[in-house]
Amino acid sequence: MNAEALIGTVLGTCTLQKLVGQGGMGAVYLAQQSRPRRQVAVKVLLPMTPLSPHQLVAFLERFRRETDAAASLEHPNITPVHEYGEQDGLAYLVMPYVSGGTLRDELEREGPLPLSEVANYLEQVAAALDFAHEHGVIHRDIKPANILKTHEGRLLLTDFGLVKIVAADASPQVRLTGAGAPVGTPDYMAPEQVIGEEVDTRADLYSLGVILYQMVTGTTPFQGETPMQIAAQHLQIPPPSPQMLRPDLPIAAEQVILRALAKRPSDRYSRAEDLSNAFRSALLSAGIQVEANIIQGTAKFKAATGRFMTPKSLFDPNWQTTGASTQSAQMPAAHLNDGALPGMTGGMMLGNQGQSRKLPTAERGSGLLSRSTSAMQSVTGTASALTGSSIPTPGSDGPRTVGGGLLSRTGKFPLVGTGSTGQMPVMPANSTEAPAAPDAFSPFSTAQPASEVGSLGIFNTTGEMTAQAGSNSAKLTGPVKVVQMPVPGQPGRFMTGILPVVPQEEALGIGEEVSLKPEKTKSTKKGLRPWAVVSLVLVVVLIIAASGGIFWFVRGRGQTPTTAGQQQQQQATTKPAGTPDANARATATAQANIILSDPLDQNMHNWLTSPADVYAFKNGAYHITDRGDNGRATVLQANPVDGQLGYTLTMQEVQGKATDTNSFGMLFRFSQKTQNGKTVTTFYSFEVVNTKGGQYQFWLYNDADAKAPWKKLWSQNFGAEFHQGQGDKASNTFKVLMNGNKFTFTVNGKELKTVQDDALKSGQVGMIVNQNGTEVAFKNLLLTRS
Ligand SMILES: Nc1ncnc2c1ncn2[C@@H]1O[C@H](COP(=O)(O)OP(=O)(O)OP(=O)(O)O)[C@@H](O)[C@H]1O
Repeated sequence: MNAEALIGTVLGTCTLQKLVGQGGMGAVYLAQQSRPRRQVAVKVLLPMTPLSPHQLVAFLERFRRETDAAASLEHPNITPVHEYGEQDGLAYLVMPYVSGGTLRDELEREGPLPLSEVANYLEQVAAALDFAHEHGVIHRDIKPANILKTHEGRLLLTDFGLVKIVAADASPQVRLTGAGAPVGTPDYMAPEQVIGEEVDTRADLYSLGVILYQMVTGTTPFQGETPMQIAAQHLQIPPPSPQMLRPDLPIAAEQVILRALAKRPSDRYSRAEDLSNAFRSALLSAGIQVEANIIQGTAKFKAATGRFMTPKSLFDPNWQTTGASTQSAQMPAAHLNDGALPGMTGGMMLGNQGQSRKLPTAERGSGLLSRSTSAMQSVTGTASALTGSSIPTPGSDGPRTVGGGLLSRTGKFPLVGTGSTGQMPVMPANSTEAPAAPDAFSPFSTAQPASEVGSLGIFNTTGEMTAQAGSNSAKLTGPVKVVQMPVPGQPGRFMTGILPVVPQEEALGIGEEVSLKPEKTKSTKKGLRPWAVVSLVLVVVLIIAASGGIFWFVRGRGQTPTTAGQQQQQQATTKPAGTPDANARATATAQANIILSDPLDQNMHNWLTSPADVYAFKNGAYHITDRGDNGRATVLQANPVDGQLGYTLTMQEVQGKATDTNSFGMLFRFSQKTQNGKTVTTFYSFEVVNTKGGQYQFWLYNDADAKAPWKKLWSQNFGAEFHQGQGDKASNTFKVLMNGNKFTFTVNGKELKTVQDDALKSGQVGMIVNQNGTEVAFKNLLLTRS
């Protein structure tokens, strides 16, 4: 339907005057109502798909039923429905015209909001939701675009039940990818909605959790190029730590957000008020001022207001005689606010490094972060700008002068680039298939102890994967992995999920055996030691990671239950030590301090993938191959982690000559600063020279000293703990525990040495490979608190 064409149309008592906006479910018009005379907003609903006469009847029946329920909701934070009706097959609703825009507009404009404001908004929307739920109405499409804002700052939840009316005939797949704008943006969709399961109030609470996440961080938790990519992440991947994106967010508040975003509905808050109260308490206990009048705003509204309006149906036999009472009870938008809310104070920008630098256009990623809001873009631009300003990019000449960039120990500059290709980990970019679950593996029905699923791992299966139109179930019509993963905050409990197999991986050779032939040649040539370092970009993603049969899972730091409910839940799952649950719980506890886990089997963290013959995900690992003795390196695109940090990484040389320049290892405390107009790059590296009788080496790099940027801090010959050479048996897991100025090095579980150095206090982690032709497979990157 051409929405503009309806201008001038008279629907009931309203003449459509101007198109205000159009979404996936309909168009909104500014309209003049004749009885009572006033300006209103009229929403004309549009079914997702063309309807047969029979479907039209069902659609209108749904419309009456759902709108009747929604219109009966009278709450200060719910947009009233003045009237609704149907005419010439068009179903429409009449609402107050609210001129303050939507929360989406505000978030786009402001980015992250002040925390006290977040608490205030959360409380208002929570009050509306609980009220609706208590009256048996589920919203199903909670998102900032459906939260109107009055000029005085009052939030009004709108569009109750519309998704059910408009998209009932459409499968989740059609809803997300069908003709026209998608209905039910996946950004805010609960996992159970993603796969088309029947939803209850807890789906709304999840969506509220996503809004909370966005108000706090400026971005929704999951980004992707297609709706399916985002949907799949809701299903599978824990949200990135909000605290990493918003450093002033108290950990307890992060815990609240993460609980709201639990994949399994039973792990979420059961009432929105519990969520808003927990969030407010977390702020207050961290000393963050949440003004009483703000917090009490909704209660004040509640007390001060009676019936806002009397929603009447055109099908209501009393309609014609109740116009006067309806009119008197209707409240124009401007009256919907009692002025209790303060004005906006503006957004908070994240990321403080290099904000003034500009990211070269060619390096700006368009994938993972392309949907980001301002805060994210700010950080992305900032981080990549560092590279753009000081480090050469692949295929470019790059800086060639001392002080302008990174200098190898042999005087050569490395080839570097940014990891801004934006590849998505879960679904192919052009996928239109819905993530789906086989009947036997409902993603939310399983709570098995580890022993019952054997080792945690991936169960490959094949089949068909598609969503079934008009049904709540889905069938597999493509290859998927059925995965078991621990439930955050629920030690010993696991859920089953579906992870589509990524065709791109197949193209890259998934399942192929890595040829790991021991290299016998030994060269004594003193070689080049070039280095490379990439940008730092803010994307810390807490991921469920699967590799080598081990599942890592990531949670916010500190797993202390933050609410009585959580404590009870934990107590409820407590079993005597030695039981499978206890063992699983012990494992979970050990992992509780995980800050970030990346199995490096897929590009979850926007790692560099260009040039493809240098940086590539294949065979379940991230491969870096040095070409032309340039040395290659990359750093994790994440905020530096302050305080004690354990960095663990598994490395396996795939090919390379056994010379003393054949080295690879870990970078840490990498940073760049501008000093006297020059960019100074600093970092530590812990490397191995992978030769027979080779060495571990610990280096400090600081190119402020142009003549001697490299300083060796420690070296030690391999012991029996090191698996020298190449191949499956030459896989080594290194750990560096950074505690202030102390660095403790552990290889394959054997602690080697603690070395002290005061030079660098913080920075990024990464990995490096040196020597032409050396290819190293990196796996299982893990950042922990200890
Ligand atoms: N009662 C209202 N008063 C004033 N403007 C409104 C009102 N309701 C909606 N709008 C405006 O109309 C725009 C379109 O709303 P609509 O609900 O059709 O789409 P949406 O919410 O953006 O997307 P979707 O349909 O997918 O939910 C909104 O973004 C909002 O700016």
